[in-house]
Amino acid sequence: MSVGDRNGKNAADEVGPSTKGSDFVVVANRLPVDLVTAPDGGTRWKRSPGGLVTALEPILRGNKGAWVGWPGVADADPDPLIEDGVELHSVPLSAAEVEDYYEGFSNATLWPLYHDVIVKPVYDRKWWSAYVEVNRRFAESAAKVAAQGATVWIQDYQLQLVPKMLRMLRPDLTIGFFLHIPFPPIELFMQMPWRTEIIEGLLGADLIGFHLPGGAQNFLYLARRLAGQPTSRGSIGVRSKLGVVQVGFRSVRVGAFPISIDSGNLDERSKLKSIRDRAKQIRKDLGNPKHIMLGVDRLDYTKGIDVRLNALLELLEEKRVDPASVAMLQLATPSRERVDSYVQLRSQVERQVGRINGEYGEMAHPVVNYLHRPVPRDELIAYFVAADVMLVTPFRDGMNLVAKEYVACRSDLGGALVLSEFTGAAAELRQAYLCNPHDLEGVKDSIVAALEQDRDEGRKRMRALRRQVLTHDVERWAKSFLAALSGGGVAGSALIADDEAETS
Ligand SMILES: O=P(O)(O)OC[C@H]1O[C@H](O[C@H]2O[C@H](CO)[C@@H](O)[C@H](O)[C@H]2O)[C@H](O)[C@@H](O)[C@@H]1O
Ligand SMILES: Nc1ccn([C@@H]2O[C@H](COP(=O)(O)OP(=O)(O)O)[C@@H](O)[C@H]2O)c(=O)n1
Repeated sequence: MSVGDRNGKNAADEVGPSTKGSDFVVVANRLPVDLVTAPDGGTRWKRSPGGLVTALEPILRGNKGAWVGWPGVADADPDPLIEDGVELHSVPLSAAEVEDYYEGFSNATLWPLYHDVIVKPVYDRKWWSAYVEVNRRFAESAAKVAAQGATVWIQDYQLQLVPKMLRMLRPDLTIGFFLHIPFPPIELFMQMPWRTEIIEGLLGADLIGFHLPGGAQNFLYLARRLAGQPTSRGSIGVRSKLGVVQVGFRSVRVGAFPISIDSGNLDERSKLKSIRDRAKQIRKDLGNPKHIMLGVDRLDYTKGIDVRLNALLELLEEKRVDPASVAMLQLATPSRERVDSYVQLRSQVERQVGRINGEYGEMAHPVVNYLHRPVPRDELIAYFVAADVMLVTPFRDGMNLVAKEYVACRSDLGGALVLSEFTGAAAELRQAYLCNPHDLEGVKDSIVAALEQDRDEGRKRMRALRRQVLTHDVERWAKSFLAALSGGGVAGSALIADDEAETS
């Protein structure tokens, strides 16, 4: 999706959206582009942050469908517009809704609850009401945009009530839902005061997708226990064996579809001379250190940025790492900046960076180079190409596309990936230097192992990682989900009800 400097209203005037409706509709909290206000007061569109947009962008481009989402700022209601053949339909949110539905229920209740309660979720009844109301608005908008018998693919935790609401408005539609973040352990999900409403909301879909079989399995259990529906027995496979929940006459299928990236495209771009030259320049600008370490994240407490900085500090203190031989680059895209826990995290990370540089940096050569701003795509690829060690240390992450992007950019078979076991990506990237982010000594050992890896060992690992990432790209993810949604896939075995399940 191109993200030029075009003004939203002008772009909308170029071509009107189709009147008969779209056959393929994505519904996500955000549009793939955010409306931003330029210093001259005009507006322009800018690519939205995060992995969801990275993943869906190539699919929508290929399908010429429609995308329903929030334009990213309060009270903005731009006309529909067409970008790269994709119709973009805005769902406006008022300032109060941004506070209660997006910052509140989505990102201070659901986000921490689904990420292992790393910070304490807030259960606020006003936020829940806003969540219900905004989900209803998304459902109504999707119902208007979708053609008769269309396929509608709803994305993520912000919109878990939309499947049921949309089915009530438009029973003719085929409805898929995909959760991009982890689905939590049963004991944690049970904290949610509106747990039954959420499970029932999701059960409005024909297919519910998760990254990992574990999340799908948790959901099946809760569908039995909270919604009282019989479900299939037996394990769920990766793209291979679906579970079933029987909701009246409807069979709702449940499966695991690990998301990925446009790996071929990244592989190609990373080989461009301009990118290679830029990577060399980055190394030079950093003072030609022996090792460049890289972190690339939204500034989010789930990502474990603090863990890797703590690990680095201790390694420097223990003289296991020489400050003259390493440079760390930490990109931290601003995210959810008005939510308390994000405000606190920013202070904490910036304190840690200051401490490391204060104690171990030299004039004009800090140990940690920290950028709190988005970075252009090609610049990011050059960082991946330049980095000797990529640090991905989340406490919990649905997938983590950054880990896959790094691997896709290393056609030279150089570099090493330090990867938290608590990311979805770790289930596939087994040849990374896996670590437990709660075990600081373990993280330190993994970093040292990656820094000191033997060249041949590194090439062997990177070759295996690349085989996985290049053969399992985002197109495969989308195709496998959409094939299952349109009726493919292997169903689980006999259905069981809750009381049987407890004893089986
Ligand atoms: O829209 P924001 O509040 O700015 O947040 C950005 C996105 O973050 C999350 O991304 C997740 O999706 C990735 C792709 O599946 C996955 O790799 C990652 O582990 C998840 O954290 C969120 O799920 C999106 O809805 C947000 O748009
Ligand atoms: N400074 C940054 C950080 C991340 N990103 C991109 O944002 C996406 C992050 O996806 P992810 O799955 O790792 O994590 P979330 O931010 O979606 O939780 C990746 O495609 C990154 O390349 C970026 O473009 N610039």
